[in-house]
Amino acid sequence: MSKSLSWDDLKCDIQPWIRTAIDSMGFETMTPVQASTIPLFSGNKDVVVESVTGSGKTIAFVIPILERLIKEGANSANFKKSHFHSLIISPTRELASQIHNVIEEFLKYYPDDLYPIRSQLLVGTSSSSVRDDINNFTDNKPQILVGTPGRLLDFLQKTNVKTSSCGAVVLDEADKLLDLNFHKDVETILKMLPKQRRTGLFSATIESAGTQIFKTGMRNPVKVAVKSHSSAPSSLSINYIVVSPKDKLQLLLTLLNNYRFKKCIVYFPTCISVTYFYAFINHLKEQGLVKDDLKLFSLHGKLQTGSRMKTLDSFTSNLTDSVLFTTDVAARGIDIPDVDLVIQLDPPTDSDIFIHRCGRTGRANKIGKALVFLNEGREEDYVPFLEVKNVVLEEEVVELKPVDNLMSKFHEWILQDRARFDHSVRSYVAFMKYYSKHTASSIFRFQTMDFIGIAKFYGLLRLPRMPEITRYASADQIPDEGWLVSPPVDLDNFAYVDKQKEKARLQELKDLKQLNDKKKLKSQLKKKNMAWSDKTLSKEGKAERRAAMAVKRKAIEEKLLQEDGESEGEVEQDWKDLVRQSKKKKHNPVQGSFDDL
Ligand SMILES: Nc1ncnc2c1ncn2[C@@H]1O[C@H](COP(=O)(O)OP(=O)(O)OP(=O)(O)O)[C@@H](O)[C@H]1O
Repeated sequence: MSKSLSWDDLKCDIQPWIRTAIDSMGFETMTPVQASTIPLFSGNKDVVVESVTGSGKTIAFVIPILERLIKEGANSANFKKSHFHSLIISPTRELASQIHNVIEEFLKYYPDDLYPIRSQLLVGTSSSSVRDDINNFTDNKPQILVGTPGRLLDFLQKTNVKTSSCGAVVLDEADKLLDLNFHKDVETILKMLPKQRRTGLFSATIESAGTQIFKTGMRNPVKVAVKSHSSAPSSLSINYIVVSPKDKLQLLLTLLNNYRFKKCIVYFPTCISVTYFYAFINHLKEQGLVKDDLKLFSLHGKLQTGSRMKTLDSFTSNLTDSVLFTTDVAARGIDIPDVDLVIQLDPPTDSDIFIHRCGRTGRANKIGKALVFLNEGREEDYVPFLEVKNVVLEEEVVELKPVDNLMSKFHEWILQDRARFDHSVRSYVAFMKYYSKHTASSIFRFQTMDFIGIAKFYGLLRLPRMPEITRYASADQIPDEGWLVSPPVDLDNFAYVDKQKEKARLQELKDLKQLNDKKKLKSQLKKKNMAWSDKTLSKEGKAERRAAMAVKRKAIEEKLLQEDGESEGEVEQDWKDLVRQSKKKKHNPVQGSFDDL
């Protein structure tokens, strides 16, 4: 018989005001993860909790935090000055803010006549400094701190903050917090806390944290794994659509215009691609080519915190159909109850993120649908790959309802402002970098990517001059001088709308023209990426390089002979190894020559 999920049957007592809060929020029954975790974490146990997305993990740690705080007397006037009781760490500002809001929601039901319980949000923003945080902390005396690792660390290292009374710490999205990006800060924070504290780790994909979880200082933790046969909730259906890369934009527009949804999240691979496509699709909307009542939002990690929070709030509260264009900054934890469609233009570089992205819909037993586009060719292998991870995808066939002359509309729009041309190239190059980072590299093979099809999806006018393209795309695919439009664009007369930028560009152009020295011209062209290729210069360059290599080789050979007195054959072997190694290094796809994401 299945365990009762009535709150009355919870295996521990909870404060009456917390029960009132639960009832007022309309949570009629517990979710399985709450039923299992609340008694353990409110008691004396450390917990490692894994349960599918949208299954109510937040409340499964918020209630125990509040219970412990009261039990340990942190809600009393005697609680020591400059101390706090609980710490909740989250990987993103949005998620930290969301958790803080949940705590605040509970605290609305806390009796007024008792010593107040307060929580403080600690995330990096341009509008408030760590000093401001310290002032708030000193003035308001919060017992609960919620924040992101970097800001929390800065805060906790200040002498005005005492960590020795901390009784509980939660790592939400723990596998993320223990990965390479965060683990140093997180471990430093954990080391600052008393050993006697309770620790809770929560995630839908905690297994990925592996042995890292032992570095969190837990004592005999209890593992709570609430999993069905699938790694995704049963209310969520996940489908894939096989598409040729050049048709991806048409497919996205077909879905946005014809699919029924209330709120949709579209995941793009990089920040720059969010900015770029958000601008273009808004332009199409102005032209009447995207549903009129559809409201578009954009959110990524390079925007200021204030604007990120505002966007998320507006998207959440918007009453008409809406779409959020975003990156993985909004992949984990974000809880927007009305999201009923998630679209991934490309699978994420890590399959755990796939589960988190899909999990923005189909939450708390609501029906949701997640769609992922797979480039035709070898990406279909992602389906059986995910099956091994208990994620089952069904194919969906969507008939394109093409926007007429979309490509020429795209190009016309880009040609209105050179800044858009820059964005198109940067988005494309950033995508290359992204693609080369796929952990499932046998499926997402950089070498076999459809470089031209993807360039068309990004609306490129001309292929950027990248060694990776010449190396991996077959020569007959690459159009003359890399141009994807005919006739080619006169780049010298392609202006920025921004007056300052244009002035600077014209000046640069003038300076460039004045450079008569061949060598200077050559390096300048390389840097500016002005020409697809300058065959004469490159031939000469090659000959020069070959001569220089011959001299170098001779010098190395002579040196090795002198030093070791070895036979010529062995020296030649050494030399060949050196060359092989350097070739190997050169052939690593996508090296650091790209703009950062
Ligand atoms: N007992 C409950 N009954 C009904 N709804 C609930 C209950 N507990 C939580 N919820 C709702 O379920 C939704 C998802 O909860 P929450 O964000 O905590 O999920 P999660 O497990 O942390 O998901 P993720 O892994 O994506 O972070 C929220 O909107 C929350 O209000």
